[in-house]
Amino acid sequence: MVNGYMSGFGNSFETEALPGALPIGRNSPQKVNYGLYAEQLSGSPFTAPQATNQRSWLYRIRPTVKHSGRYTKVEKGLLRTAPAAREESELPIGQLRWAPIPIPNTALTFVNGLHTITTAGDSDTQVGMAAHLLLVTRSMEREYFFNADGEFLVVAQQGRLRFRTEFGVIDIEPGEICMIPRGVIFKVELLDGPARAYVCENYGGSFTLPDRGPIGANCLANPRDFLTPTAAYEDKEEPSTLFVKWGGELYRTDIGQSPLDVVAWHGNYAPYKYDLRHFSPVGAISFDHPDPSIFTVLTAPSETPGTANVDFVIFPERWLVAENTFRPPWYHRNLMSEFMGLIYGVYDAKPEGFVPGGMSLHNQMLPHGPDEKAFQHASNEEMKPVKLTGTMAFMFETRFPQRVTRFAAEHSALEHGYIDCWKGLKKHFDPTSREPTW
Ligand SMILES: O=C(O)Cc1cc(O)ccc1O
Ligand SMILES: [Fe+2]
Repeated sequence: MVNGYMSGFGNSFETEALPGALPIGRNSPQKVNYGLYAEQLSGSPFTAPQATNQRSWLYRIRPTVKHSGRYTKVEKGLLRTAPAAREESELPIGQLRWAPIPIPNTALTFVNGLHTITTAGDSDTQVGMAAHLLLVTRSMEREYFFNADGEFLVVAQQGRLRFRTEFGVIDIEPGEICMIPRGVIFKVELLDGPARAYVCENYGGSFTLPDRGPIGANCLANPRDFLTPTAAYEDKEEPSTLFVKWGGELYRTDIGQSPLDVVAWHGNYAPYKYDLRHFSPVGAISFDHPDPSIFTVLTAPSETPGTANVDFVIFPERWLVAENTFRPPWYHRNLMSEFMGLIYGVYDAKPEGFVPGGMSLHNQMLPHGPDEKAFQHASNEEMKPVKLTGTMAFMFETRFPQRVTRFAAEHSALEHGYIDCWKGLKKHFDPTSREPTW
């Protein structure tokens, strides 16, 4: 246990905030200690195979049915759910990039601060994802939220966030991520001023660790570095609001107390955090640039082996040592669609223009690669070891095309000149000279 967290990925955990609150050897005794209610939260079908079966038992002050009255539909603001964005904008296809969207002065919580940039697939059929930009200027007070449409992978970019959840408390800072499973009730508080984060909403099966194959039992994201909170509960009787994202709509229900009233829990369906700086990258130590899948932190598989519903991939600090190699990403076209963000530092394929807090979208089969400056540099640099320091970029990569919302398509941060970053790439072909002379 580390400061209120338990270490391990996908473990069966158990934790209690009061001694003896957890029933021993059974889930549902006739009466639970301390007068608690027993409740199961299922993140997979009851009948899912053992390896993907996810559920937890929660011992709480009230059953969740008491944290719910009648639901009223409310304005969903800029929140969109697949396939909704499909019809939303007339933006032609193209390689897209957005400058960092400034955090406004208006009151934005985790709920109305979700600005959907892309949606992919169809949430009703539990396939695909959405990429949201989260801008937060206000802590949630007597406000709670859960999402029935998918899990939230939150990638902090600016400012620290505190997630108070049914399962306990998670704090993250830029460089860290937090995963809130589908259905888990939580609220988000600011720890030091306004915050910006990228959010992947995964409509499919839960994110899990990728198989390492021949890499073996270690490196990449190691299971012990994932942290799940220990039980912490609120016993607060005060008028409160619970927001629910369900079927692409937003609802509210008024309740008379905090729903974060879980005194003890056990199981393998729970939120977690992970520090991306603990990722141990494996890469080329001789020549050639490997596929970015070697940097997969988490993958949400689909029914087709190797074809992820969504992969979460990072580009962390690392040494580049490959000999006689064009070291940045190669020029490429991809079946999968690539949404990227920069948490901090410089991304080697786009030394200028792609800045922390910005976003880019290289959709299904649309060509992309290093900009002209990066190409020039990488084609002529001395092949000595170079360390990429102080950098952390990431990619949400999905098998589905990503549809751009009207908000993102019409925002002034969209860089209409983005494709000019490849304008200066010259023709070097010379059939009479085998050795490049440029
Ligand atoms: O397009 C990108 O910048 C992301 C990316 C990085 C890389 O090293 C290889 C392929 C790829 O799509
Ligand atoms: Fe790419």
